[in-house]
Amino acid sequence: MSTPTTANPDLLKPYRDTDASGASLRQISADAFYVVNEIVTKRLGHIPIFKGDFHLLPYKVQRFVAEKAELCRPRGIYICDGSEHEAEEITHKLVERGMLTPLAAYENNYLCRTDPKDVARVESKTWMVTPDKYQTVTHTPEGVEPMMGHWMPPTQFADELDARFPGCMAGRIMYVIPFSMGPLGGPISKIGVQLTDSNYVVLSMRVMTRASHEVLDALGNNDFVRCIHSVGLPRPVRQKVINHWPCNPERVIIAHRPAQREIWSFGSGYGGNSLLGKKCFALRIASNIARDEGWLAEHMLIMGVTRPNGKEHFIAAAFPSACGKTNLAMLEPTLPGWKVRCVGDDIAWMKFGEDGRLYAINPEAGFFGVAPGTSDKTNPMAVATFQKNSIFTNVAETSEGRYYWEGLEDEVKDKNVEITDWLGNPWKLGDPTPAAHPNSRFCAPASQCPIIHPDWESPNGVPIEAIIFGGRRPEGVPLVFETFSWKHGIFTGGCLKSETTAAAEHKGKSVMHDPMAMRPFMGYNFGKYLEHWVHLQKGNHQVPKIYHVNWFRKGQDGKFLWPGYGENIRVIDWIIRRLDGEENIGENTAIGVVPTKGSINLEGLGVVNWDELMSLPPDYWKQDAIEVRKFFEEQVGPDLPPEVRTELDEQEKRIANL
Ligand SMILES: Nc1nc2c(ncn2[C@@H]2O[C@H](COP(=O)(O)OP(=O)(O)OP(=O)(O)O)[C@@H](O)[C@H]2O)c(=O)[nH]1
Ligand SMILES: O=C([O-])CC(=O)C(=O)O
Ligand SMILES: [Mn+2]
Repeated sequence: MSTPTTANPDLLKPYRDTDASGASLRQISADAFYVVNEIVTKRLGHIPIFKGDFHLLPYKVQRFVAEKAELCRPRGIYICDGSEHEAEEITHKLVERGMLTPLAAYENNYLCRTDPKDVARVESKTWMVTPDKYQTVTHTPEGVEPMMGHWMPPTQFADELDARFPGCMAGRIMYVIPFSMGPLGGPISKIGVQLTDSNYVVLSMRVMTRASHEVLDALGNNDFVRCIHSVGLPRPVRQKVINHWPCNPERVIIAHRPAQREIWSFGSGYGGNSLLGKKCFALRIASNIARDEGWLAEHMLIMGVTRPNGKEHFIAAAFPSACGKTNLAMLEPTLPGWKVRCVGDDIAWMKFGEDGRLYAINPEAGFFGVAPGTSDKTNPMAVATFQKNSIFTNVAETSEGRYYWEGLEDEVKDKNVEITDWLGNPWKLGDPTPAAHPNSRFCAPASQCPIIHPDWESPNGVPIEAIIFGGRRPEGVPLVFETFSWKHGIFTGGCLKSETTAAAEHKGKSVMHDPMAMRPFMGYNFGKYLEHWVHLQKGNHQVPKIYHVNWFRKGQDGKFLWPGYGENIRVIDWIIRRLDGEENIGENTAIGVVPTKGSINLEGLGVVNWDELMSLPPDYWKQDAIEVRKFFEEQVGPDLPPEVRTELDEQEKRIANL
């Protein structure tokens, strides 16, 4: 693709923080309004405003929009107000064009098929841009690629943007989406403005964030996180657009400038790449803010669990992508008398309160969940949530206007129903290819979840008593264990590994390190990140207890040893009894406190092979210890905080004695 030329060469520097005169583009005082007005008018030139009153935007937003419009050259600007009417208008247009298909069996549900080349996050093209490399990555030995964080120098970043953004919205509309992550005005909440030329993104951001006009009133003249997104296919389009889904897979770049609180995303319309409030802002940028301000931005669900005695406990849990967060967050307990309520299913922002407890908010307003495997049997609460006002991406569709994906086989009443797969081809039950893409997703408003917690929008959050780490570990790792201390818990989170899934572009199934379930979302040097966690244990802080779970251990027959889903309440029960100080239900092992035989309630479960599920095979763990040592030495090296190194040394000694 050639770079479109514009009259003013100064504009080919989209990343700059000062204008040609050297004046800062970020600091605008109210009395400088007339300057802004002049700049803005000049910059916008003849680009019309299709919707909204540009001059009612806060000055900094005006300047941001005008700047980026001048750079991207859209055919018009559309300022979103978040209203129902607006959503209807956009939806209607997309249905007319064929980009969205109404799923007639439900109320206001739509199917969207992407270009099959744009179906997941692209980790290899996601970057952090910092002046110093080691702000982003750890010091690894010569020849060892850092695994956490992906660094791009500012000079290269400038060239990459120059080669993509000028004129990239030609012939398209630039939507301006003001949004709040977290309840608007809340003490931990943060505001962003996303510019995008994708209307799918507009509709999805409405669901996933609090996108409304009030955000701008709350923002005033304060700073905000700047999000710039383009599908990267200016008109006229020279290549074929597949499924009405413009994208530019060869040229994808998702780049973050943490110091400037800025995100640039080009070439992909897919969830984690394009809904910039989610992974880019709420994890990569927010973890930087959190570090500066002394809190945590983590890839965690938040759940409230009420025991039969009426007492409620809040738990946060970090599992890598497609490893069970949404399912655990909405768990339907199989044990009588238990109640689970969902606060969040993917991201937690957590801050210690004055009372010393760790309070968590869910910065999002919707669920962007994995569709395959979601059914009335596995996750009835998610199913109830997406019966209306939801967008389904890359799922299959029945001739009755219903969604379909792997895992719904038993719920299809008419076995001869006609199905169209995610690629748009006819498909029959029993066909060898998957009907839905393995990373197909539902996007649904959290407020529709029947078990959404009444405090899910509490601006101050809910107090967390336990943090759980987990991943897909087919071998060796017991169903659950408790770590010995905050520091041992951090070390255990740092050792997290999981089998790769379809949530990103990795091919095949290999067990990869995914420390704290944050490998793809790490916003700064992983050693410093661990240090930040370690240092949170201070003063009156009541640090949560830390656990590790594994729903995915397999037996010799290759089948899961644990039934999972609603039965996971049995593990939560054990965890909560431990929180309550029950000692005789746990026994110390090399890696932590494992349930004593029979201490997990298995009543009514049928056959469960306890020994196979809970054992610590010495050979496995000795091998693992060597591998973990290598990981910390190579991947964290001199950045490893001494406290975590001590845990590594001690665990290694314990394992040697197995
Ligand atoms: N065997 C088994 N599978 C599970 C369990 N919980 C979830 N899964 C499956 O794992 C896949 C992903 O589950 P999710 O709950 O959507 O995972 P997630 O961590 O929220 O994923 P992201 O949205 O990518 O962050 C789905 O296909 C689920 O059916 C469980 O307890 N046991
Ligand atoms: O970011 C996405 O595309 C979806 C998601 O939640 C994840 O992968 O963890
Ligand atoms: Mn996720």
